[in-house]
Amino acid sequence: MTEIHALSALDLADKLAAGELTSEAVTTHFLDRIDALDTNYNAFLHVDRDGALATAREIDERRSRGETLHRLAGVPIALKDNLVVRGMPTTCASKMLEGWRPPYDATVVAKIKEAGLPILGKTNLDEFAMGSSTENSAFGPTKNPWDTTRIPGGSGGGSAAAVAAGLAPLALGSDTGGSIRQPGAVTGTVGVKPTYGAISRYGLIAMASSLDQIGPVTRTIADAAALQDLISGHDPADSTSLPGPAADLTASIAEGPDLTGVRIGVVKQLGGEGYQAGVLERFTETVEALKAAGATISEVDCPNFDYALAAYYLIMPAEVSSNLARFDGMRYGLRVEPAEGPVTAERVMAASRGAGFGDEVKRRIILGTHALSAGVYDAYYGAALKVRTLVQRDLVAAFGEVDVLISPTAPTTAFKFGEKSEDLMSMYLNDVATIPANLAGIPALSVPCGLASDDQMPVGLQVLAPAFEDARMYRVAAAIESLVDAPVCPALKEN
Ligand SMILES: NC(=O)C[C@H](N)C(=O)O
Repeated sequence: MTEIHALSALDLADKLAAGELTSEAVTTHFLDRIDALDTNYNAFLHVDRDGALATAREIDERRSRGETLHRLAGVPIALKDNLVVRGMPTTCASKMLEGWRPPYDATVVAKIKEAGLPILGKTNLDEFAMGSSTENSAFGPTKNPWDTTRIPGGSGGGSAAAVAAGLAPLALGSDTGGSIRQPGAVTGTVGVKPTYGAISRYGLIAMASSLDQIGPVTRTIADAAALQDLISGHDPADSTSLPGPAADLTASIAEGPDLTGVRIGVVKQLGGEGYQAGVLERFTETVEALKAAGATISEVDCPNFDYALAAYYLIMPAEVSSNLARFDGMRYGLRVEPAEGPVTAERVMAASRGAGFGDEVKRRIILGTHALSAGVYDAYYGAALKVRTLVQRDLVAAFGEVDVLISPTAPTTAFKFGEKSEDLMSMYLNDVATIPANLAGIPALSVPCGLASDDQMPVGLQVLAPAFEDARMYRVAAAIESLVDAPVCPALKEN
């Protein structure tokens, strides 16, 4: 039999349903694997052996009593450490929240508990989800299981590395500017940012609320669809949650991967200069395969995408500066009193924030505070909002011509540690292809499309669809998955 950790989540689910495996055995397998291998990767910040095994045993017992369970019941999952789980440490990879145990569950967590998925633990990220390499974690970087001298992407590098290395069959991430898709691309996993509002953000520690979205990290498109089906749906606790029932994504991909007559647009602005040759080669080859499979391919112009990154680096920090104001050393999290002088609220706040936040978080708070200040507000934040509208209009026009858009997910494969940490612009540019979807609120995902010819590291292909058309995006991605030889991470073969 294929090793448990190399099976997809749905294969595991089928074996649990058929009585070939117990959740206790599966969960123990993953926990033991984390114990044995995660010293190499640092994908997990917290492992909840007792909690995960308690859920697993409960599910096994309920199954043995003949109860009807959720399809994914008993299949373990890992959660990015910016999702709150009642009583479980939640740090956002920041010293600011070290030791904090939330008093409530995020809506997605409540759904996961209700469905009976054992929660293995919390995964590493760039501090407060700010970064593209997981190098900004206060608890050390996560390493890419394909090559531990390289980054696993970010901010959700921990979830992506855990799934790539078979330390968890499923994980959740959050995507503000690419934090699910870019780690997916560079670790050879599937990463999905659903339509804004499709998944409740209640209990996701906010980075930039108009951009943040929770989504699945998996090794197959079908697993991602099943997980998105589980966590989506209206939630009155999130004012931006979409009304009405969510589409059944699992059913929509079951129709089969047929590309005949599907109009696919290649975004002109996302490719070419600044993109690694080995990435472009793999992307172009996949486009040819799509054409051969019956899709109509055309180039689509999205001229305002050229300004998306600049707009993001005003809108996102502006929202960050507001959202992170709650970490004031008074209410929860780290409290540092000034070494000398009076202990006033302002001085405690300054000392706590100075000690608790890392450089990148401070940089963004300062940038955002400036962008929102009187005198420059219109020139910076106001202008960025206008660009956001123009990006949305580009997409409306594009989706008038084609059904989906595609691009490389990231301009490069996983880079080496330290390679971009001194050159912020090149770090930020790694999100150049993923940011437009967040600005527009549309769904986008990354599906593996092979290894780059120049460094043999995984390449991701991004599929973008109109808002609310997550099902269409999944159908096309399932077709791409069936055309491409999925790269298997060597770490997955390790026992
Ligand atoms: N949360 C994200 O999507 C992170 C993105 N790479 C950023 O640094 O803003």
